[in-house]
Amino acid sequence: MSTLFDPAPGAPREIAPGAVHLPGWLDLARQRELVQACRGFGRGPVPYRAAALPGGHEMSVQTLCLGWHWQPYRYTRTADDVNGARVPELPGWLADWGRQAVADAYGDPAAAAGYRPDTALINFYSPEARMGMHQDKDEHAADPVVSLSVGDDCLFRFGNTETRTRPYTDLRLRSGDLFVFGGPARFAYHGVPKIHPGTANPECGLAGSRLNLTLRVTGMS
Ligand SMILES: O=C(O)CCC(=O)C(=O)O
Ligand SMILES: [Fe+2]
Repeated sequence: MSTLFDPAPGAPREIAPGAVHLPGWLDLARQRELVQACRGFGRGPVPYRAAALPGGHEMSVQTLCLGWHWQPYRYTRTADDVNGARVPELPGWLADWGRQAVADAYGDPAAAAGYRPDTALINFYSPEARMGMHQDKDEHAADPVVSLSVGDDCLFRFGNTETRTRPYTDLRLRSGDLFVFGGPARFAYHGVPKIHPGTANPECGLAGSRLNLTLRVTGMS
């Protein structure tokens, strides 16, 4: 049963063709489950780290990868910019969540059945952390990206495939929200200009930060 503190999921909203926001897709129990799992992944073999950009600046988010290790701007099996260890496999339950997410976002269970994510990027945002406008384009496949958020709300900016500037849509991603972008939106620029500190329901299992996990298909073997 949903309560004031665990509201029923909101109606899906199409932000752009192929980009769908499903508010409250994860209930509080699942949010806690995800937080716990992500804490566990951080115990190794590869820890969370701020990835270094080619210019030398470090990203403000702390990132850990499953399945394939991402560093700006490529995927490898081993975390060569961290400790050289091989990253763990993507757990089957996360791939299952991904298939369900695609089914719910597009209302097309048959298409979703073929969704086989093979990597997850997990980002922890402190209150000051941000992510500049970028495309997720290091994958060699055009399957949708599935994004799950837990913890503090953020301002999420979803733009277009041509430029990192307008036109874009600003929306608030809250704890438990799902955002899926595929089809014509798959290579749209997007970013996180702001975290809203202290907005999380403590029952989500995360206080003082925001967790975002994206599932992707790398198209690599
Ligand atoms: O934190 C988010 O909501 C977006 C994360 C993202 O764009 C990425 O990891 O590539
Ligand atoms: Fe991204």
